[in-house]
Amino acid sequence: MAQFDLRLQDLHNGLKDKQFSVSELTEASFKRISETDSAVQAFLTLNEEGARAQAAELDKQLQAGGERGLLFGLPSGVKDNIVTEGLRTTCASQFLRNYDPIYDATVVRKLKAAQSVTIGKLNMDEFAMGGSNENSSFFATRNPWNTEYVPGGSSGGSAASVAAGQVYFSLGSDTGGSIRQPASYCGIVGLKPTYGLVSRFGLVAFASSLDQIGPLTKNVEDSAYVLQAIAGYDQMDSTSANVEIPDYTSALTGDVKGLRIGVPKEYMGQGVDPQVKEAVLAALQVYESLGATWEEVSMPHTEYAVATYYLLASSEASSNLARFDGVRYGVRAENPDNLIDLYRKSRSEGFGSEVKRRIMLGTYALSSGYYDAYYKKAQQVRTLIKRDFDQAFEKYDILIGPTAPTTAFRIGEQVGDPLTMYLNDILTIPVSLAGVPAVSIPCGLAEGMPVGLQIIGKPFDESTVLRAAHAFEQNTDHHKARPQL
Ligand SMILES: NC(=O)C[C@H](N)C(=O)O
Repeated sequence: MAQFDLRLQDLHNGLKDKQFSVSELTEASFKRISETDSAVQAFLTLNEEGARAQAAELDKQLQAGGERGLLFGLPSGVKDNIVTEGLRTTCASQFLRNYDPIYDATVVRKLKAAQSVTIGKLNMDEFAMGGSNENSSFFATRNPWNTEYVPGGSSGGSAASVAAGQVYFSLGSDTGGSIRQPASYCGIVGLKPTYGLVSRFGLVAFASSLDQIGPLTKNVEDSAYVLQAIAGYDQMDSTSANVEIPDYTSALTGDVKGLRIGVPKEYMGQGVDPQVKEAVLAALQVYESLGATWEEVSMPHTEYAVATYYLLASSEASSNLARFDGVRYGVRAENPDNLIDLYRKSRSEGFGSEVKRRIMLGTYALSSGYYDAYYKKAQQVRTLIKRDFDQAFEKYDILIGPTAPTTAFRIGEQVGDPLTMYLNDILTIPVSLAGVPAVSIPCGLAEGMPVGLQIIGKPFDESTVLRAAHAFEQNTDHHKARPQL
């Protein structure tokens, strides 16, 4: 997909100079999807009619020579837990297989305002619960680098579609790693913004104290542009932060001289694949050669993060998913004996096994006899984990480590073993619990599969995270590697 390999500015110039039209870009996206999606299976729903109408409208504006939005004409995909007016939104669940929302999420409104063309809705693990896309109740998305491998999750469709050149960029959501881990597995850039920077209004809630929407792109500059378009205060989201939004692209100076980098030793320890570690150490050398300094730091509560996350996220999920009762949304079970039976049957039929597992775990953790021992304790440990970050950021500007302990694994390899699957997020979950921003960028290949470098920043300091990521990209070629499809 040659055009989608262009830089955003070049695409904009190409449109302005009439080298191609928005409709042509849109058709190129659908063509690429028709060529590759039988192998990749990233899309759940295509917005063919809507996208073509949107493109025609934008072409008219182009002819008229009016102002162009930040993402003018760029084909994008949206994770299927972000609601789109009139466009099916299933969360990859049987429960919502016939759900057509009556409004757009704030981020979707913002994409439209920035004049991106919505190509379709992307596959994911059901209700964002999972790290491989195998928990989608429809089909498993495949990794474009090797279709025998998982793309990661839960935003696996979002990552795979960008890596496969089907769309120019996509949106995903990240609760415990769901943007960063699939970005790492698919060799692209995935940014989880600070909790509260991007509105969650219209994101189907999984764990409300953790969920954040962010961009998946092929390079850091695009990530900055998309973040610019979607960040900002929204009165429709009570957790939205009312902070000034900086100009993210102007932060991309290429200069990291004097930048102080902490490398959590717990992120480079047991269980981290030696080839992944090697790629991260090589990246640190690049930073050193650019005038940054790095040293080891200890984040002593890292080992409790996965347990803490599965108590808190599951507790919040058990509460959030109570709304799926067979009455208000989606599918309703047939021939119930009474109201309770309607709830029971609808939920039994509508949810997949991972979702049920988490609802049961969360409901247990919240039950009165166990609340103090589990939920409350987990909240206290969350504070300790957050404190690890606060302390590290007194001394360092950013933290760097791997995004995931390994590269992508084979489809089927871990489905039967939820605990192993949960451990894939061991390096992304602490960041989510602390609510700070982090990006995953490509930093090499191990046996032909991409390795992700995680760069973690201070709250609302996306600019430094992006600056550091961009500087690495400017001095290496890893982001230019493309899968053969
Ligand atoms: N949703 C996420 O951010 C990913 C994580 N693997 C989970 O299943 O909870």
